[in-house]
Amino acid sequence: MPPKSGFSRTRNVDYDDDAYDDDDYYEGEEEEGTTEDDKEQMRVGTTRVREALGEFEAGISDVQIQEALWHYYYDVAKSVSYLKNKLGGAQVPKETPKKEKIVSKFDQAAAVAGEKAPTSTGKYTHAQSSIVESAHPVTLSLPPRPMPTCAADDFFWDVPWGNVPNHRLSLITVDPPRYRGGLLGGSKLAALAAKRRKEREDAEAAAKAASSNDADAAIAMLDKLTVKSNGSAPGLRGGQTIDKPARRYPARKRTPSPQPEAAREAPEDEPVEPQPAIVIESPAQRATASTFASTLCGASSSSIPNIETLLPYANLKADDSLKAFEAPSPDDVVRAAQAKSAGGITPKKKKHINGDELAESVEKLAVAEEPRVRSKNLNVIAEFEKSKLKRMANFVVVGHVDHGKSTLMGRLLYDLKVVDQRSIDKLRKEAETIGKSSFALAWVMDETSEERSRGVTVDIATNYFETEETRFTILDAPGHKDFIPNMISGASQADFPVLVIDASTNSFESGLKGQTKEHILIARSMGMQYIIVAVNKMDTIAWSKSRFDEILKRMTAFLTEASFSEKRITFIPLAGLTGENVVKKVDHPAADWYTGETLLEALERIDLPQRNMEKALRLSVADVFRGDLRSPLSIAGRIDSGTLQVGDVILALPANETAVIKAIEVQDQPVDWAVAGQIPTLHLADIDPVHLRQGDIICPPKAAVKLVKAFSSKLLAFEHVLPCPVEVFRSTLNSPGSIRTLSAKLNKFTGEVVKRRPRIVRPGEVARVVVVLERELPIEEGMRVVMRERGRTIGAGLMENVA
Ligand SMILES: Nc1nc2c(ncn2[C@@H]2O[C@H](COP(=O)(O)OP(=O)(O)OP(=O)(O)O)[C@@H](O)[C@H]2O)c(=O)[nH]1
Repeated sequence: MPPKSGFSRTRNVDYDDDAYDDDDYYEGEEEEGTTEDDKEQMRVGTTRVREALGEFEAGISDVQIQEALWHYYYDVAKSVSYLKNKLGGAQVPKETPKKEKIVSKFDQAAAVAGEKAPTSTGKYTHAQSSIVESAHPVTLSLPPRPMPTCAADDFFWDVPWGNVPNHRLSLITVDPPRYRGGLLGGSKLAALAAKRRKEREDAEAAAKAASSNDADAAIAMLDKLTVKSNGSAPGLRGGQTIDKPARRYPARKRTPSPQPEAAREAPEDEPVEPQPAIVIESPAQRATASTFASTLCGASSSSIPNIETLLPYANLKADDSLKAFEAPSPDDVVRAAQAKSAGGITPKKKKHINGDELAESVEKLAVAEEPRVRSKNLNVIAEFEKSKLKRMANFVVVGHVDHGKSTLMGRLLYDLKVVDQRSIDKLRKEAETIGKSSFALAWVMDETSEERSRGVTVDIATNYFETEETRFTILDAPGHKDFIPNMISGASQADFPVLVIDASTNSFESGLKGQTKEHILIARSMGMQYIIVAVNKMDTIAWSKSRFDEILKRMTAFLTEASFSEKRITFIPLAGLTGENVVKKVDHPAADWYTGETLLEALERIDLPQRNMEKALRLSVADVFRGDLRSPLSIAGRIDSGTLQVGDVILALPANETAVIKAIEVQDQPVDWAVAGQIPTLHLADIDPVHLRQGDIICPPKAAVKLVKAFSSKLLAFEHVLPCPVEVFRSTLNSPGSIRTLSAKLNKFTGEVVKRRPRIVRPGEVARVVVVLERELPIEEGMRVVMRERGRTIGAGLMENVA
């Protein structure tokens, strides 16, 4: 990593410095191939495999053995079996004489037994049982066996089961499946079920006997068939008609379902129903709620009898009386005893802390609030004048992708000794490793691993240098069209652009169709008036004057159309890669025709816009950082107007949240104040990071920028403009919106109305338009906006007033 000349604000990006070290490591390993250890293991393994292969060994080569060992990680056994199976069989097809299969003694015996009832199919059927009950004899299907050569009966004479008389032989039979009617869970459950069934039958019989008439019996029947309603609901009484149709299913309720028989008996103090009601019971299979469930579901105490006897803790009436942990726990008792025996030192008894005490102790724990940052109430403008600071210039490097922007800036910093030789050598080595040696200088600016591996700039990279008179801030913008919003962010902080154009054949032309023009328009729409055009890669066209002139002519035409004054445009032929005409004058015979200034000279000579220090503070946030503990939240951006100092309270828009400036840094140096034109980093306090975004405006709470949803603007058209939907950018802050009305066409130089209500505005023309936004944006008179339609910049606007 080259030593930084300043801070680099590539947001929240992790630098992947170790990536190359890793590459080196693997590279080294690859070159060496197998290690000494590997070689030794291979040698020993080969010998062992050969020994183990025995007769197969002859047809197998060392290479095959070693391949097997390598594959099986030197496992000799696996390698041997693999070689035998795969190679041994194929390579050593030794014809072994077919041996007579030796018939086992069991087979011989079985054959003898089967002799008594052989089947034609060779099946041996045990059919001679005299005690067969079942009609399911087991039939063993066996392959045909050779007939025994000896008498098995004789052979097995001494085996206890060998001389079983025939009438005692039996068959293995399989019982047909028979439903036993048992209960899952064993005989105990079955017995319990039987007992219950009997009780129920007895009860029914008793009820029947007790019932005096048929109606009661019918009601009893009905009881079992109907669904019980909630007890609290108006009861359905005998003789009453049911107005509403009964629910098909019981409604789900938080109240408990019917209580167990014992529990269902009404307590004494409850009024007894005058008449036996038609109690609609739940179906028999419905489980009664457990006491625990009843307690949870909030049943009235009356419906839960004897809860105190059922629950061990149920007799504890109120929370106040719960002193379950007041007595020492068994562990405490043991610990106390141990402590006593260890010298009578008892552990401190835990103090019971109630809520108030806890709150009090938490309050005591609270970290003392950081002392508020005090403002020194400096007269910043007077301080600035006293300081005799060098003039400050911020420039954005723009141009089509790969035209050489980063390389040119790398060269500038290198030639100015901002980056040392060692760092460049390191970058060159790293670039060579991934085959991008020509990008070494570009890597001075492109620091992220993504940018380096892809060879394109993604985000704005900031660096700075100073000459005798000026302190410069470089804002290197990405050239790729996908990163235009980042380019706009860079442009919003710049005083002027350095446009880089690749002079080589076809590149200039393709750049014109690409981002060269768009970048120019964006820079112009930001209010930039001066421009330096670096005609780059002149080495590739042998410093051709005619090519340079051609580019100069075409670009001048375009730039003046974009309303850059001709005398504020500077063209410089140069080569960023070789450094010719960057800091040092070109020393090439083919470039004799050029006697103008170098890039550095042009930078030093350029006129800078006037700084509005007297006006209210306006700072465009370009970056938001999360820093360390000391400064957890910081922002950076250019001060467009006004001043600021440590201790100032600022307002962030559009969030409309205030913050306090804890500390300020300008070009990495801590300072007490900053003025218009500088790009300070502000360390903030008293604001949540969610309220700050890139593109926000920072202003004093007392002179805040208004949030507007519609405004009238002077629009410089880059394309044909009609009333149409547009994306409105104020720096990187943007909102969808639309150009509602084309109010008038204006004279480009005097601003007089040329035509009212034009139907269309042509490229290069200026018109007054009314813009309506979908989201409010902080914009005020004099601020510049960029209007883009479907990815193309169609115009630049200067805000006139709120519509
Ligand atoms: N021959 C020659 N090649 C150059 C010169 N300047 C840049 N290049 C090459 O052009 C390629 C692109 O250079 P970069 O500096 O990455 O281009 P860029 O414009 O910064 O690219 P983005 O930031 O991605 O838009 C690299 O291979 C450079 O080596 C030059 O003066 N001469």
